[in-house]
This record gives sequence, C-alpha cells and structure tokens, in this order.
Amino acid sequence: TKAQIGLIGLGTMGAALALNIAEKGFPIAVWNRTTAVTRRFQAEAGELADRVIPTESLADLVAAIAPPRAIILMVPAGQPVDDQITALAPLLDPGDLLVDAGNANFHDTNRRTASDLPMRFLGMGVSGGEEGARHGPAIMGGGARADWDRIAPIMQAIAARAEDGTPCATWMGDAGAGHFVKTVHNGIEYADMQMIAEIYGLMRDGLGMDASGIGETFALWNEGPLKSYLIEISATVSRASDPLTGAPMLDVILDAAGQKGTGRWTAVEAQHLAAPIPVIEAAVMARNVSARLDERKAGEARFGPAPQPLELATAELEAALIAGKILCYAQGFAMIEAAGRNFGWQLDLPGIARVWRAGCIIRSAMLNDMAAALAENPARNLVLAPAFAERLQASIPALRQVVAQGVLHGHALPALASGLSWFDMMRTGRGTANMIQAQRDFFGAHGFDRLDGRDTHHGPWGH
Ligand SMILES: O=C(O)[C@H](O)[C@@H](O)[C@H](O)[C@H](O)COP(=O)(O)O
Repeated sequence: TKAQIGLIGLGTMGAALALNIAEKGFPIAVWNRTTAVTRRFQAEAGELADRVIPTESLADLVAAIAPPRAIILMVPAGQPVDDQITALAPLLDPGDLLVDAGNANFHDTNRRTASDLPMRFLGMGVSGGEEGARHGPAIMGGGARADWDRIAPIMQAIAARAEDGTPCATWMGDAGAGHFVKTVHNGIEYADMQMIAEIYGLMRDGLGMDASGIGETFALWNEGPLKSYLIEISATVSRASDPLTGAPMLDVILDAAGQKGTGRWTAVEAQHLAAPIPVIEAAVMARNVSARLDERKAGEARFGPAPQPLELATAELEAALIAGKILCYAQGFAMIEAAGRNFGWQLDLPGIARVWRAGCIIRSAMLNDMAAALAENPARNLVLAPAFAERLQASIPALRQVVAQGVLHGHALPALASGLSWFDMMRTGRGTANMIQAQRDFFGAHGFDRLDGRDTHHGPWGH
C-alpha cells in the first residue's frame, strides 16, 4: 500500500506527529537524515508499525506516497527547510505539497510561498509540545486555501478537540499567516510563563512559601478562572522532587531561561506594526536578563539582596494573575488584528481563540470566553468587551496592590507591572505624549497637532 502522507524529520515533535497520524488510520511514509533514527522509530512504532513506511532515501520516500503527495517537514527553522526544498525539488511533481510544520519565522514562509517553487507549499504552526504532537496538538495552517483543504482531513483527525468537540486545526490565511499566528501564540506563552514565574517569586521570596506549598496553590488555582495547561504544569513542577538530592526540583534548577526565538520575533514584529505588547516584550526582556547570571550576582553584591518579605493574600496573587492574563491576551489579539490589516490576511480572531482552546501550550478555560467576546466584536480591544471589562474591574485592584507591594519590597515584576502601566495608559483620555510632541518639535521641528485643531503645528521656540 502507498502512504497517504509523508514526514521528514523524526525528532521529538516529528516522531510524535507521525505516530499520531498513523494512529488515526493514515498510512505514513517517513524519512530522517540519520537512517539509524528511522530504524529506531520503526522498531518503537509497535502496533502502529504496519501503518508506517520507513524509507532510507528521499527518492524512496517520494515513491512510497500516493500522488498527489503531501509531505510534512519537521526540521529546524531556517536554512534546513530551504535545504529540504532544494533536495526534494527534482523528485516532486508540481502538484505535490510540502508542509513546513516547524517553528518557522513567518517572513521565511511568506518568501517561500511567494517564490516560484516547483511544488506547492504550506506553512503550518503546530503547538502542544511532544505530548500534544502525539495525542492532539493545535494546528494553525497558512498558504493557499486549496492546499490546506487537501490535508485538512488528516490535520483535523490528529488535532486536539475542544470541549465542544471541535478539532483545533484551522486555516489562518495565505502565505505565512499560520506561522505568524503560531509565533504570537509563543509570544503569549512567554508572557503567561513569565507572569506565573513572577507570582511564584512573590510566594517564594515575599511570602516565604516552600515549593510544595506553592504547588498546592497553583493546583487550587487550576480549579478556578486560571484553569490552564501552564498553571497545571506549574503545580506539577513545583511539587516535584529532585531524584538526585531529594530537594524540591525547582530549587535545583538554574534560573537562566533559554529561548529559541519565537518570543523575540513576536516582539520585533509588534514594533514594526506599532502594536503595543508590553507584557510579551517584558517576558522576552526577562529571559535576556535571567541569562546574565554573573551580572546579576554582581548587582546583588553591590546593591544588596532584592526581594524582601511582604504581606499579600494568595487570593490577591490569583486575582493579579487573572488581570495580567487578560491584559496580555488583549495585547496579543490586538497585534494579530493589526497584522491582518498590514499583511492583508483575513485573520479570524474568535477562530484563533477557538483553536487555542485545546492541544496548545496556552490552552485554558479563559480562551473559551475570549472567543465569545471576540466574536461579539473582533475589532474592539478585548479589555473593552463587557465580560472582560467586568473581570478587569474586579481584578485590577489586586494587580495594583501586588505590583505596588512587590515594587516597594524589591521584587522584579516586569510583566505584571508593564501590563498594569499599559492598562493605565489605555484608560487615560488625556495622556502625556503632548510633552513628547513639544520636545520633538523643539529639537527637530517634527511638528504636532493642536487640541483645538487649528492649522499651526509648531511651537514658539524662538530658534
Ligand atoms: O507551542 C509549542 O508547542 C511550544 O511553544 C513549542 O513551539 C516550543 O516548545 C517552543 O519553541 C519553546 O520556545 P522557547 O524554546 O523559545 O522557549
């Protein structure tokens, strides 16, 4: 039998995705640069082995798939994708389809879908880590609609299901729209994780709680409005013990965060779009600072220990996190809306929120309500949606208290604090940018508009 689809790259995500596809009944042909990996994959495929066709050359892979072919690329972003396109070009027919399912920079996907490739090309964001890829990820497709429709039955079969049974696999738009939405997903993931880490710091250094107590608290919050995959795993990692020392696992992990780029890309793109996403930017900044261990040690030695004990109720911390989350997602969705206008993509904001309800790393109960609020009016900022304005009204006082107490006692809260500042700017009809306009006009004659609309645009600076 011929395979219905192919997959190149049997790394963690690729192997998991291939097994998921086979398990859902689609014979799949696989190839990996290192043949030993392919053989091990076949050996470990178990009862699914009869639906997996291992191949040891690209030509064999192509021959094993029924035309018109679809081949998923699960290789590192950047040059490896271009190398695979070049290597496959002489082997594929014009109607064959390549699907880049890695964490590509959407500008690369824009370039690839716009260039005259000798095959069809889709850029597809896949979220959920290894577990998600194996049992149900969230999938964000981008490229020609007709190409997506060709693989949609397989993608919807393998995808996670939301509570209402809807598969979390959708076409987002042309060109790099799928990878763009996945990138912003990751930016929000960074921000969610950073806000949780800031709250963890307040519990550890402010309230003197131990890891297991912190774990209990996160587990409790996972029963409430913050119910989500990231809160769930934060409870799990907080309760875990180090098999080597018996100490709480969190207490043996070095506090220097890694990053592979998607958060940075989100921040950079937001600047190009003039879309304010301060919570995500703060999360990227915090990863950059966390990596400067020696400098931080020197800073602590020179300026003394930073976080001091403080008094806050854990209920206030929960409410502060709820407020921070709403502000962060409002910024993320507004950025997506701006990108849709900028790139000419019909990005369906409520549809995006619905795809993020299950399978992906940021999956949460709150995304259900966000989808409903965005469906009411996708052009309106989420903080102004009645349901979320009410939640903010109720939780902002706690965020203000937590940020104020945290800052007063030397706790670093870049994500929570920048979210609060953005909120205060968003609710200030008469801000302070008039001072900036005056300064710009003073030193560079850049001009300004007057409140009264009169047609003079420069100040009486006398020079
Ligand atoms: O949605 C997902 O499944 C994850 O986001 C996945 O894409 C990956 O784990 C990130 O790349 C982590 O990003 P960093 O390594 O930059 O934290």
